[in-house]
Amino acid sequence: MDHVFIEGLEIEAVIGIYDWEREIRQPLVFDLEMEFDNRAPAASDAIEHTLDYSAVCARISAFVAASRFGLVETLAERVAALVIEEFGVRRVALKLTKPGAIRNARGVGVRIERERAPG
Ligand SMILES: Nc1nc2c(c(=O)[nH]1)N=C([C@H](O)[C@@H](O)CO)CN2
Repeated sequence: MDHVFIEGLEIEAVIGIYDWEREIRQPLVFDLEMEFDNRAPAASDAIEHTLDYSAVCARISAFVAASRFGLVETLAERVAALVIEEFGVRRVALKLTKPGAIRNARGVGVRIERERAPG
């Protein structure tokens, strides 16, 4: 199956479980692989037949920038659901990195894969 991907989408948000983290915005980095049949847009050369990665980036950026979750797990789950529900994606793999959260680690975070419910 084909994919449309987004690598290294950086967005700042309020995220974290500690009191001091509720007072600041921290950088987050998103990597997504979205299952999508690219044959129709390849045949028509028309943007309206694509899974438009610029539209997906804009929507994720708006959602994440306005969010205030504690755990990266919660945010990752919500972003995956948004991609599936709003963009009609059947399956998405999403990696959410919180860079610099842990001294001596380049990044920490979660990687999830979610599918649209059948039916
Ligand atoms: N599995 C997780 N572990 C931790 C999280 C998290 O969101 N998921 N968050 C924190 C703190 O907010 C941390 O990022 C502050 O440095 C700790 N562990």
